[in-house]
Amino acid sequence: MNADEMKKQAAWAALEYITTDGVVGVGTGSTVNHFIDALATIKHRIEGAVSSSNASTQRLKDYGIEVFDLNQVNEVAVYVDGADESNHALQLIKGGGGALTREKIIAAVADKFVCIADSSKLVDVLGKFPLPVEVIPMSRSYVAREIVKLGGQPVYREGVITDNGNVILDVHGLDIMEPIKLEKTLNDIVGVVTNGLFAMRPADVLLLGSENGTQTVLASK
Ligand SMILES: O=C[C@H](O)[C@H](O)[C@H](O)COP(=O)(O)O
Repeated sequence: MNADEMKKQAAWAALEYITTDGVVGVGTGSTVNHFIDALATIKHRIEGAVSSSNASTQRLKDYGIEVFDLNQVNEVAVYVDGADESNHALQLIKGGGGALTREKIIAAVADKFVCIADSSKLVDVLGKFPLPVEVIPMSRSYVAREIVKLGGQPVYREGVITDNGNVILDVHGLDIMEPIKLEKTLNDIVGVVTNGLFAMRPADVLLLGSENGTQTVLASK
């Protein structure tokens, strides 16, 4: 079974968590694309979706699923999204696809965050995957210098503009032994919009597609 088949398996398993008829939070990426395909099969019993990217919005609309502005919505019972890495506390690195800021906003609003991924994404310590940081374009060099002071090696993701009109620095080599502390430290640099560490708001459940079926992982402290 290849990674995409494992992603698909996890994505379809997430349907089980769509138990209300309200608005579903929808993330971004190749795993979420499978989830949107799955969600389309039950679209008659949900009110619609809120989306973390223009790409997901388009895919949802192509299926005829209504996409709401988050400001029009009072409650998001469940948010389903992928990840680039997860540790066993379900703290994540996200943003490989550049959608981290909107993803973090919907994750903050949602009652339950269901993360879907293939089994390669579960790691003991976060940080092999370079940490994406979304920055206001004019602050790029300043933020990069500040990140170097923290011990990271920022690499400008050339040619990428986020849905919010910003740019991304992918940070290699950071020590992520204390994810919450690092998430706050990076957010404190002027010019940073947000960073791809989801440690203050980790996932509530991780559905991992694997050779042996989908495993449900709950956070270990
Ligand atoms: O910005 C992108 C998101 O954080 C994705 O959820 C993450 O990169 C995982 O993507 P994929 O499902 O394609 O592996």
